Amino acid sequence: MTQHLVDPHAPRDLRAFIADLPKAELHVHHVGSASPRIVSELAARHPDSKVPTDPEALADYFTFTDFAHFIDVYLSVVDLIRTPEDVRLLTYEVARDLARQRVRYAELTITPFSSTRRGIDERAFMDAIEDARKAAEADFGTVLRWCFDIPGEAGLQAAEETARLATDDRLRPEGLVSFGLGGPEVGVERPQFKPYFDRAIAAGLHSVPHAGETTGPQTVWDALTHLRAERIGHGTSSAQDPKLLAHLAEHRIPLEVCPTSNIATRAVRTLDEHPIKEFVRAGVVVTINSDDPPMFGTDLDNEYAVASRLLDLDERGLAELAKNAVEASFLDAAGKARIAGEIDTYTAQWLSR
Ligand SMILES: O=C(O)c1cccc(C(=O)CC[C@H]2O[C@@H](n3cnc4c(=O)[nH]cnc43)[C@H](O)[C@@H]2O)c1
Ligand SMILES: [Zn+2]
Repeated sequence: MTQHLVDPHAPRDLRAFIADLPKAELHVHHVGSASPRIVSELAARHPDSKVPTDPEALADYFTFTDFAHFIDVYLSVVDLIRTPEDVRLLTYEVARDLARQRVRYAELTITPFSSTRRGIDERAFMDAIEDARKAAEADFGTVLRWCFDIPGEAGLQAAEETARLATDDRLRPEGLVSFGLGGPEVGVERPQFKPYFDRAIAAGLHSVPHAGETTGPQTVWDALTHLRAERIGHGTSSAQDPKLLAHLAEHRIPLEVCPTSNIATRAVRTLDEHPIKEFVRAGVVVTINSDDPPMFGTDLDNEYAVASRLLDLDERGLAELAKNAVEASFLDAAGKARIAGEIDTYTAQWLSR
């Protein structure tokens, strides 16, 4: 049974500070953010699915023995997203959940290949996410942008399809800012995807592949050298290579750290063993993210509480973490200044109480 991985050690008043702290999230997956309510509702529409409809049973279903098991469960939820209406509902409700946590800006990772290969029309898919993005900004004030990622295990056919959807001006959505690579890393060498990342970068997109989540530091090096990564998804194994840590710090290449995700997928054994402290000690820019929050029994607020404990942060330290994410984002300069200003104003008011 996946208990909500609330970190009981974080002081209660810091949790209150975190709850209303304006935040940006850079590493959070579209389908992976489907709330238990949404998943249950979609599962009820599709009785053929093995995904439970009962929230209690769903919590057990979201308990993973290893990363491969996580991907199997993840794909069973992907199978529930069958129509453009499902896509729009999911996207708008994910935005609602982000807004509830004072997430003012999020770069949501979407895997369009997984939906188009399951029969959703590509134009209808793009219209659905864009409709939801504009409605969410109007209704919740939360700004969404998209990262399109290649499910690497699906191979070069998936890479070609994802690069086409991301670079064809007749299809690419207005909110698209970056291009990624997700799924299992073992046996999915990063260099083979260079041509697709080159096309995406030439089309003005930023490179943000997962790397070093379930494989060693060489995968991170490959993401940097072959895929020209501007940020690294997870990068957990970077802590095994002091030269890599020094490179990340010197070139200010941020890591999208997802602490609870790494525990839930068994990539890291315990939170106290998570290398986030090593990253900070080496001067690497760290951003805090939830990855697939309902699946991992967490949310972004809880990830900030975990970070406050592991890094021994007070309100000012947490505000700096939040500003790291704003600065590492691909939002325009005016948007960055606005959210950074909100963080500073909120923190000053909190400390002056
Ligand atoms: O869609 C398919 O048909 C398909 C076929 C083979 C393999 C895949 C995938 O591997 C999809 C993986 C899916 O998982 C997403 N994701 C969510 N969280 C994470 C994470 O922490 N690490 C890596 N991948 C993650 C990813 O965005 C892919 O969409 C699909
Ligand atoms: Zn991820």
